[in-house]
Amino acid sequence: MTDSGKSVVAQRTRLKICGLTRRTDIDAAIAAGADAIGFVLWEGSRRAVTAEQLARLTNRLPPFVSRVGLFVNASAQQVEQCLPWLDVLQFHGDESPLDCATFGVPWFKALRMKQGLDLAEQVERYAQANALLLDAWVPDMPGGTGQRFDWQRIPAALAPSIILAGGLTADNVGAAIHQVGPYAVDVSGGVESGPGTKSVAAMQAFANAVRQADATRLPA
Ligand SMILES: O=C(O)c1ccccc1NCC(=O)[C@H](O)[C@H](O)COP(=O)(O)O
Repeated sequence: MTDSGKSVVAQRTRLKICGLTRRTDIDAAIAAGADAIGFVLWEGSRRAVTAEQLARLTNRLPPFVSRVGLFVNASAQQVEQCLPWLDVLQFHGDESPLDCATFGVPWFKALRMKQGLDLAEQVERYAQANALLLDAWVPDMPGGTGQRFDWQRIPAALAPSIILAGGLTADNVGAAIHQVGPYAVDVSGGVESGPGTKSVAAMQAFANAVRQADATRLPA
């Protein structure tokens, strides 16, 4: 129950599978139950795709799956050329709230949980975001690190609105869901057989672990 006495209905945990580069992997991610699929539009990533590849990869996808474009300090032109094939924008660089909001589509900001980060200040700064993604901090790696951060650093009041990322796997995502209770979980490296190459079995195992965690967390 909230302070206002309103009951808070725990929501099922949404799932984003990120860093997709092949149509076969996309189809498998959707079949596994991904609510969102992520494409890295930053050429410094081993999972990078171009706008032209994004157009081909997202051609005639089934409905009800959000297409997320990931950017790191991209120019407005670089983002705009991808908009026809995206539903949500994810920013991993030094983008200001105005930079993020300027495109008029839903967006979320990645906050890398460096020691000493003033999380409350960042939450206030990006208050207009549709969500915040909390990720590990690794020098010179804006995302996709395969590293966890201490989930206990996430304030309980913030947890139901965040997307939890960083080093998640089928083996630890259940504990993450039970400990944090995030709105969504986001995975890239933990479901790969190689850089940018997803494992169908690993995606299925990860999605099953999310459902299993919810089954033991949510009211029947
Ligand atoms: O995945 C990347 O290579 C990447 C590169 C630059 C910016 C963001 C990137 N990924 C963002 C994501 O949303 C990842 O899914 C997230 O960082 C978690 O990655 P992982 O720890 O490998 O699960």
